[in-house]
Amino acid sequence: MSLTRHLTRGRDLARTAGDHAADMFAPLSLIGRGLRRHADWAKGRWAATPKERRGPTLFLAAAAVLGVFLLPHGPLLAVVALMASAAWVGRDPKPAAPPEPDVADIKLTALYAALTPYLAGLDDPCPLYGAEGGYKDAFSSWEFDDEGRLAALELAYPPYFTDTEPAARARIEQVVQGKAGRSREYRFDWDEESNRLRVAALAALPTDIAAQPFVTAPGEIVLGFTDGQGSRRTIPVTQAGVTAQQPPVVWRVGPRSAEPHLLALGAAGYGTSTLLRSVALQALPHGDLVVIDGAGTGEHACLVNRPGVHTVETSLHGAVAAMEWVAKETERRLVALNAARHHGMAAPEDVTRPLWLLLDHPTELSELAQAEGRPDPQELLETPLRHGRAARVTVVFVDDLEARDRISPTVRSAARARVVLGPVTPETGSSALGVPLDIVPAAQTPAGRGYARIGTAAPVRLQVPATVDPLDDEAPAALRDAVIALLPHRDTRTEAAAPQASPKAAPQPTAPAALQAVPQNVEQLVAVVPDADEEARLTKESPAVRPRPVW
Ligand SMILES: Nc1ncnc2c1ncn2[C@@H]1O[C@H](COP(=O)(O)OP(=O)(O)OP(=O)(O)O)[C@@H](O)[C@H]1O
Repeated sequence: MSLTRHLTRGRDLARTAGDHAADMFAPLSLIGRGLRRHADWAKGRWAATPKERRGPTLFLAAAAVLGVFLLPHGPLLAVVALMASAAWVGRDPKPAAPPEPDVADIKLTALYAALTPYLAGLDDPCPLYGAEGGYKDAFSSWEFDDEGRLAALELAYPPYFTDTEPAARARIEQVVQGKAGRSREYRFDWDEESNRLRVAALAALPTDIAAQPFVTAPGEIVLGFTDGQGSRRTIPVTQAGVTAQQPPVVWRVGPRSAEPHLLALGAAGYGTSTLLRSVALQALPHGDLVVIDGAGTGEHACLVNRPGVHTVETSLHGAVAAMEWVAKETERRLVALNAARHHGMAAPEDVTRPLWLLLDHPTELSELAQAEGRPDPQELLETPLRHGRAARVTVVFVDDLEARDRISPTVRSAARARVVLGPVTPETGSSALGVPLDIVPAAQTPAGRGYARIGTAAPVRLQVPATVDPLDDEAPAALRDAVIALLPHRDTRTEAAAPQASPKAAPQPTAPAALQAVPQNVEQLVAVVPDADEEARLTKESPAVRPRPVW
């Protein structure tokens, strides 16, 4: 007999013996399983019985056992009954618990199903997306965060999908955001060459950075803060009482800047005036301001009579006069600069000192002018916008998103630093920034949240520092005090405004004695200013910010 046959026979014998043993011990294992289930049941009942009822229950059980013991043949009958019941209960092996559903599996399947109507091809013989397919056919990688939310996804789409059309892209982005959660922002990176889409959920930007002196070089304005991807540097900021490093969105102004003017649009109430105030506070230590408050809400009243602030205008008449002056001042500076260059001399200080024209909701003045049959004040911006870079004149134009069609083409073409605040749609985002936005905003947008695009760079996320109106009673006192601490005062000013640069008769604001002391908080601010100039009373109740008669 060969070795193989011996082995085969041995295996058959072992199998037969195993089968016999299983048959023999089957009743025992059946009863054992039943007894185990009885024990589990008893344990469960005991655990579920309230503590105060456990004593009586134990007593009753002991009495029953004693009763059975005392019965004739009682113990035998009890054992037989227990075995029979155990055999009955243990007759079926315990059904295996259904496996826990995989959350990732469910979510990705749902997303795949939702994308299928948009990405399936009817005539495609082997479609990436189809009723028969699964998400693993199209999704190459995915990541979920600790809370089980989709954090990153890479998917392939068919070559016939019109990925160059913004509307087609927007549909896909909407579906992905809908399935992955609308409470977060998502970046969509369309790789048109390889028909792949990478989706990344973006962490929320901090909203607790208040106005404060930022560590920047002269000529740099911090528009706000972004994420690590949006900025190549970080600056120290005080945030919630501690110093943290945050990546800023920096806008460089001045003669070497390729983006010398800013156009910021925003949904109503989302912080365009706040952004303007933040820019003003950063510009004031190094330059002079002319502020036009087109909406006339008095939101920039805190700047009235500050050193370096030529005027804060709220009326059409005053605004036109101020803008005319800025246009003439730009021309004067250009002539002086040319003369200095011609003679090989350094330019005088009064033509190199930065001058800022800050316009808040100027399209409202345009409408007013149109109603009165007067020329659009925006026409007066032509010279500062076209020649401002050389003349160190910077224009900041902030307005409502709804008013974007009333903004003149000159402003649109010259203001190459762009900001959009508030909830944006693909259409409004692209119209405000000049390029389609590859980020889909979250459903809820806090005030001051938006996107910035400096020149031809890609748009970045932006959170404007909380720079509240110090005269807004509803704003938190700490935020108002932070703004007051940044407002300049005559005694803290290091550089005096150049007398030649001031408009007609150079009427510098005459600060009252009360203003010589630096107000430390809101109460002091409100208390000191009205005495100085009854017309420029800084309260919300009488918001008319009367300009000083400088023209
Ligand atoms: N970055 C921010 N952080 C915190 N709060 C902000 C921020 N920006 C704006 N706010 C708050 O939102 C409200 C509206 O701000 P703001 O007046 O600047 O908006 P707006 O766009 O100019 O509004 P409107 O178009 O109505 O004039 C204010 O109460 C302001 O304090």
